[in-house]
Amino acid sequence: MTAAHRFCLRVHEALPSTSDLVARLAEAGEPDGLAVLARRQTAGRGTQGRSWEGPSGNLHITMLLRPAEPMRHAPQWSLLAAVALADAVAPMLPDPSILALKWPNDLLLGGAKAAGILTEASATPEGGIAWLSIGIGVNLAHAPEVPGRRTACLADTGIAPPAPEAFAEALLAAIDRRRTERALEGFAPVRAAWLARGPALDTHLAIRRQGAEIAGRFAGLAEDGSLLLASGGRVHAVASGEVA
Ligand SMILES: Nc1ncnc2c1ncn2[C@@H]1O[C@H](COP(=O)(O)OP(=O)(O)OP(=O)(O)O)[C@@H](O)[C@H]1O
Ligand SMILES: O=C(O)CCCC[C@@H]1SC[C@@H]2NC(=O)N[C@@H]21
Repeated sequence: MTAAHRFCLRVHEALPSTSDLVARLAEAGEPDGLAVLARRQTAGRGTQGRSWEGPSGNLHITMLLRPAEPMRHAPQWSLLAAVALADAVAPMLPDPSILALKWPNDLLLGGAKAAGILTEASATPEGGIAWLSIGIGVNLAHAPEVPGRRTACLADTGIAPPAPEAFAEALLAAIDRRRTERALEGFAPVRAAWLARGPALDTHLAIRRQGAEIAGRFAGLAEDGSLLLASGGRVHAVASGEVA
């Protein structure tokens, strides 16, 4: 059975980057609810200007959203996408306990990176969100080799990997459910679901941010989704950056 969602899915055989196409369409006025999937990406982009390998058999999808909210809420949407991704992946795994989330929005299987999320946004002159794009790459069939990094894919867990379009349907339905939940109950349920799959409290973490590194012990997520890091007798809220 196909789970229901309100996205309009467009499928391309190959694209340089689904996020590049969505950004162009967003600037041209495309409404909320578009999802672009490419079976193969030839110039996929990761966070921090990195590249993202996009072989056929993996999922490459970007959603366009236009929430009427201030720009400071954009990080909540990244965490919402990570939680929805975990909602979609966990039921497929023989052992869902190998799934973990790395702040802000990587998905790990057995500690190795299996999916990444690239959130991009454009602001209105008043500081609102004009558009928000959520690009998600999931290693379904293949775990590309990345020097110095451990990568994983769903097929590594012993399951027949889902076809990208079938997985996209489950993912879009999960995003829709989390979006509705947030509209009704606020950000708290997403925050709780992220914490349930995130690092254990007190884990030592180092966060890289604008070339500098802040280290401390994981103290949870703030109400807005910022990472809380305890060090030197104080708790610091880190709004952006990445875990080293
Ligand atoms: N399909 C893919 N699956 C997993 N990782 C990928 C994939 N394609 C590219 N990568 C690479 O994975 C790396 C990102 O992984 P991660 O965020 O865990 O690294 P990092 O620890 O932040 O990076 P760094 O190497 O700078 O320390 C990038 O180097 C990215 O290019
Ligand atoms: O660095 C990361 O962890 C984020 C990776 C995001 C990859 C996805 S694949 C679909 C979309 N299009 C892109 O060019 N990037 C994102």
